[in-house]
Amino acid sequence: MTTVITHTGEMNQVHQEMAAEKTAAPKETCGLPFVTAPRMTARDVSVSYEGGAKSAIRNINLDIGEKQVLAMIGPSGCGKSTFLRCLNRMNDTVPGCEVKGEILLDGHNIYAKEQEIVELRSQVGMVFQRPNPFPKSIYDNVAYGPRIHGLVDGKDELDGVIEESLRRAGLWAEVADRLDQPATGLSGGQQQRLCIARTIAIAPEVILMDEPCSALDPIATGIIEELISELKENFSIVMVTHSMSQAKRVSDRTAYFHLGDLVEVNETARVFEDPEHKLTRDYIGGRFG
Ligand SMILES: Nc1ncnc2c1ncn2[C@@H]1O[C@H](COP(=O)(O)OP(=O)(O)OP(=O)(O)O)[C@@H](O)[C@H]1O
Repeated sequence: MTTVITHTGEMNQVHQEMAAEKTAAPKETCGLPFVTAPRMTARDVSVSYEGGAKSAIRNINLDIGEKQVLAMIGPSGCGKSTFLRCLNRMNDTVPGCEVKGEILLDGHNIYAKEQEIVELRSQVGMVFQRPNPFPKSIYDNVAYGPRIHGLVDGKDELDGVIEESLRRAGLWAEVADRLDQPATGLSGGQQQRLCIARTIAIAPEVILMDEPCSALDPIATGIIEELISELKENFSIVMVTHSMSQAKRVSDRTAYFHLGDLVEVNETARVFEDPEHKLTRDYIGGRFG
């Protein structure tokens, strides 16, 4: 009797281990995590919260290509936003958050002691999930960055930067005659484009976007997606999205995260049409998430 129970227990364990092996994240990320001439590189990046008690992402190795859109997808809580926030040191402000590993921007370590945070944020801009315009005029929202970073010399130059930024964000025609009006009077989609204009006004190299369309209706979403495709002509973009169709439409590369591991990254078409890892296949096939 005892033998049978033990044997059954052993068989169960073997089956569990086999099942775990099939679904476990690979020791190395599948696909092509590295690109030639990357703008940013992440090597062995691990992040924990609560003073190390809670691991959020483990040993992430990933390149951000120049003038490309990288989409990060995966089930809720898998660490997409945590990784995104590492790229401009937003996690520095979270008490008990520890970031390990190395992240380089144009070959410079952004976690080096001498790195100025204000300078980094001007090189790596961020657009948040919910449009967050300042309670100021449309003009002053866009003028804020160039003013504090001392990027412009005089009113004429500032006016030029503001018009150019609003044009590139596809908003100029809608707001040109009311630049002195409060930004909070704009629609949600317009506010998000204003936040994008505010970000590009400081001429960053990389733009991080954390689910930039999740608070928008389908029409505003379409406008922002078109804008992202245009912006990549000048910027590198890293975007977290819960929408696989959005990742397919706008990104060049897609990274799939699962429970803190970067399981697979590759050209977007490859990830969606012929993923290497079972976890990626299951997620894009809608089997979990
Ligand atoms: N400030 C924090 N303190 C403690 N734990 C955190 C904190 N922020 C995130 N976490 C945890 O880290 C893990 C990764 O979270 P993260 O927000 O990066 O995931 P995500 O993939 O972006 O999720 P979602 O798609 O739901 O936004 C989760 O377990 C989350 O609970």
